[in-house]
Amino acid sequence: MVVLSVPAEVTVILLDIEGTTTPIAFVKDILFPYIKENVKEYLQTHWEEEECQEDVGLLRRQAEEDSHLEGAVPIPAVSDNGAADLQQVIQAVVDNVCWQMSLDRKTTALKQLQGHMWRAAFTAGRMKAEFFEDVVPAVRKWREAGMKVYIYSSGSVEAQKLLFGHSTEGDILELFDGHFDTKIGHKVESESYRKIADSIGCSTNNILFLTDVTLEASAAEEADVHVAVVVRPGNAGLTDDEKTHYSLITSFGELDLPASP
Ligand SMILES: CSCCC(=O)C(=O)COP(=O)(O)O
Ligand SMILES: [Mg+2]
Repeated sequence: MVVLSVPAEVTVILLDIEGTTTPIAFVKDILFPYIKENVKEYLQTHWEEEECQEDVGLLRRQAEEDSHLEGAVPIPAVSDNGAADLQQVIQAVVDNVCWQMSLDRKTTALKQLQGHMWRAAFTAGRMKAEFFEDVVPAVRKWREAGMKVYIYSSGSVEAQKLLFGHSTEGDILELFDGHFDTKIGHKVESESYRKIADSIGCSTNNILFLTDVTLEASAAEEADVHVAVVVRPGNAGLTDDEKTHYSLITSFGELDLPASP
């Protein structure tokens, strides 16, 4: 087995979800289709609720920001015209969500609505999150060795908690010291990693970030975070340059932690 020695200064392991702890197939074949199949009914059922109106408000503001993009779908406000008009607005929200998802956009607005929609499926036990088999044993081992373990995903913190709270391995939320999402910044921006370090109360070089996406790895590296790129079945391929530049692991079990002082 190839082993990657974790630098002695690392005290925090920061984990991506999709393609790192969890197969991309689970996200693309289970989580995302659930949204596409249920978004219209969800909006019709929950429209009057404050949470739903907040989600639609965020999506509408995002749609305004996106108006210059090809294929962008605007979301009009509901006028006084009554039910027919409401159905048109709901359809616009559905089309906007489907358009964003067709581009796999990671906007906070989309991710917030998705998290709220998954709540019913996870809490009713209709959906259980999947992790690669090395994930849970490795995280337990890291914690026993004194590491702090955090999650940083584009999925909303609420969605992350649903995922780790309702998995094929049971409720494993207690294994994590905290969660970050795009509210702290996007994963391809270095500033996000500086803010995460500030929020944890450590230096960026105390963090080791594990991700499948080299744009994220590059942003973290620019902020002086240690990174390893996780190669999992179903992940996007890497170029030869990326394979040379980054430390690669295929299992969390390949990380060799520094001996405790
Ligand atoms: C609870 S995470 C759901 C997956 C998701 O929506 C997503 O965008 C995953 O992005 P990641 O940053 O974890 O690769
Ligand atoms: Mg990922």
